[in-house]
Amino acid sequence: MEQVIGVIGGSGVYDLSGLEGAEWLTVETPWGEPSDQLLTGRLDGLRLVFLPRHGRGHVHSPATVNYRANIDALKRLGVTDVIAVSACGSFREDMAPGDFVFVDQFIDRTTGRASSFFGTGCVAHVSLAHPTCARLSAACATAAEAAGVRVHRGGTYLAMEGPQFSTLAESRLYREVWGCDVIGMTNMPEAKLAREAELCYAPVAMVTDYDCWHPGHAAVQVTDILRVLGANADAARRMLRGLPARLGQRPDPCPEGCDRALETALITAPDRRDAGLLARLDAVAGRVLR
Ligand SMILES: CSC[C@H]1O[C@H](OP(=O)(O)O)[C@H](O)[C@@H]1O
Ligand SMILES: Nc1ncnc2[nH]cnc12
Repeated sequence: MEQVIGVIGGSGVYDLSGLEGAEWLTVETPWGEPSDQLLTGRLDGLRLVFLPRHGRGHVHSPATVNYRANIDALKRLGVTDVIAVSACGSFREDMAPGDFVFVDQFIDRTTGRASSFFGTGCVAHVSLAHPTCARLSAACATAAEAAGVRVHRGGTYLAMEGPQFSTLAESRLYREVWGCDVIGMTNMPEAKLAREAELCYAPVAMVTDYDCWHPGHAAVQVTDILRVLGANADAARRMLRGLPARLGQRPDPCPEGCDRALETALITAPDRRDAGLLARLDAVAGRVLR
């Protein structure tokens, strides 16, 4: 299968210049509208599909991003590997603004977001023990280092509901009791849905602030984040430009098992499956349902 890289751009990353044959495409999905059109093109021969998570102009809030439509649209365009670029707050002194954290674990504190493609009429339980793709993440981390970024391989991302930032008590709980490393508002349910769609998923958490726990820094505000975001976005673009050389041939199947996640997950008896839901699942799960 041809390797196709999907890049989800977070806050501050709304476009990707330098793609050969660049074209913005409108993609319809059975889950509603994705955040925006998707930009397709090639980077040194590698096929790439870019989607700004909040839409161009940042119109969707973390709770109203249509994560299911976004993942479905990427899958529909043939994406095999998703790189999720996000701004985040840091709970660690040594994970400083400008650093990239290659997150490998999550604690999900989001509420009320549609977090599964499955449900009544077709039930599936995928494993999330290792919610990211170590192979894809390592390639991104190496490309980021080569781009001059300070990199942390591994880290736990607390996904909060937002849109308000955390209270001091929450920030201390996540940092001191739960041992989280970074915080953001969007990687869940995105990571869960990517796993259900059998996509490799590598989060790139770009630190913009110390949230509100750090005695030496004022509590985070959007204006502070925006000040750091520009440089982080430039570094993310440099990382992506170096990626084709570092990815090599995609092993088929992925040694991490991401592209076979549904093979052990379906539980609804074939004769009890709902035809309407099966039709909606065609792009993300057709491989195992057809
Ligand atoms: C702009 S401050 C808060 C906002 O930034 C992060 O977005 P993303 O993860 O898409 O880069 C954070 O999760 C919040 O949505
Ligand atoms: N401190 C923070 N909390 C939640 N989301 C963020 N995105 C960037 N910084 C953040």
